[in-house]
Amino acid sequence: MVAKVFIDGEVGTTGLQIRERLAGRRDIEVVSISPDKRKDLTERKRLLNAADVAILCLPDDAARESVSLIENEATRVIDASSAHRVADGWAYGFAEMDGAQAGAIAAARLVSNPGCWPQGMIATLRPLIRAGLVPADHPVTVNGISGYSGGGRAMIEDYQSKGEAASKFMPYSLGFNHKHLPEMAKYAGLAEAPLFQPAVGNFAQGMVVAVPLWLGTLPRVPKGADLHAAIADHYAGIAGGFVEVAPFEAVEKTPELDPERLNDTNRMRLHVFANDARAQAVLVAIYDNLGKGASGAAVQNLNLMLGVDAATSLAA
Ligand SMILES: NC(=O)C1=CN([C@@H]2O[C@H](COP(=O)(O)OP(=O)(O)OC[C@H]3O[C@@H](n4cnc5c(N)ncnc54)[C@H](OP(=O)(O)O)[C@@H]3O)[C@@H](O)[C@H]2O)C=CC1
Ligand SMILES: CC(=O)N[C@@H](CCC(=O)OP(=O)(O)O)C(=O)O
Repeated sequence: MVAKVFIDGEVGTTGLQIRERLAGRRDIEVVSISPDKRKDLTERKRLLNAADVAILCLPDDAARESVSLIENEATRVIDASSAHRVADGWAYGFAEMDGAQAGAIAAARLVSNPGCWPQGMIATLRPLIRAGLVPADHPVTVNGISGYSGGGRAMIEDYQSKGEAASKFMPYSLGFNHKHLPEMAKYAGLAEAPLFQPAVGNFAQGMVVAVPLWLGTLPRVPKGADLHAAIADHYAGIAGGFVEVAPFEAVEKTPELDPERLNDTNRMRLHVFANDARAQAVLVAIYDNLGKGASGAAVQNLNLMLGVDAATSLAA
């Protein structure tokens, strides 16, 4: 069977990349909206209801509107926006977060694609909380840097118009109320939202997310190797996943942590750095905000929902 896929918001940053990733797929027909009608409610409603899977690559309000337009109960939805990330009735589209999550996504009608920042934080911290190494009420800090495509078309145009004059490193969300906080707390398994302080850099795509930990404030004061073992064990148990764990090396020498390293892939690479004598560690995730952080994850989830085998989904 050829699945009909409609990407609402197909000319935006995320939508375009999904289209590119689906090009050449013979099991999928991407149904396009005519450019002059891409914000026309009647036409969007028609295409949403005619789709086997609708992928929403829209601002939050427009994504909510799309969902309200769907009357066909056979239409399944992947929402790339942050409108439904912690909503009841939606499966969270981070397939590697638990052994059962890929199955939950495969069976779901409504899937919320994860936020780009939350995925790296959840990927590193959740296994430690589940293993009891970090308590759920631990005060957590998250920081990192993202390419400017994370801000969508408007931020891309802004950075590209400034060129070399654009800020190389611009901290933001300094009111500490980023829209990702509820999602981070819920899926990492934290009782309270973390202190999240991101930055954007003058490069198009790719990101590094870091979670520093004072090991002396944790129960039983774990060693860096204990943190690494818990994270590595978790991902070793996830078949067909796209999250990999770098070997643990408690060394002074810093490896190359280039945010652009995994661009144009759906991979995420996790590192644990530690100095046991100082009882300090940092968990790091590297991935493409438009890959595993958005479009790659959306295609991975689409493959799961369509029951496409792991070999094909590896091309996500
Ligand atoms: N960029 C990223 O790294 C990530 C993005 N996301 C999320 O994915 C969603 C899309 O983001 P992104 O692709 O970056 O954003 P863009 O701004 O690049 O694209 C959004 C697209 O939606 C269109 N649009 C806006 N309103 C409507 C409407 N009412 N009906 C139809 N189309 C509409 C826009 O058109 P126009 O420009 O003409 O208004 C634009 O083409 C957002 O919710 C974002 O938060 C999630 C993870 C990462
Ligand atoms: C660099 C930048 O501005 N990034 C965006 C997040 C990217 C994104 O679109 O977030 P979602 O995954 O939740 O949709 C931000 O911090 O708001």
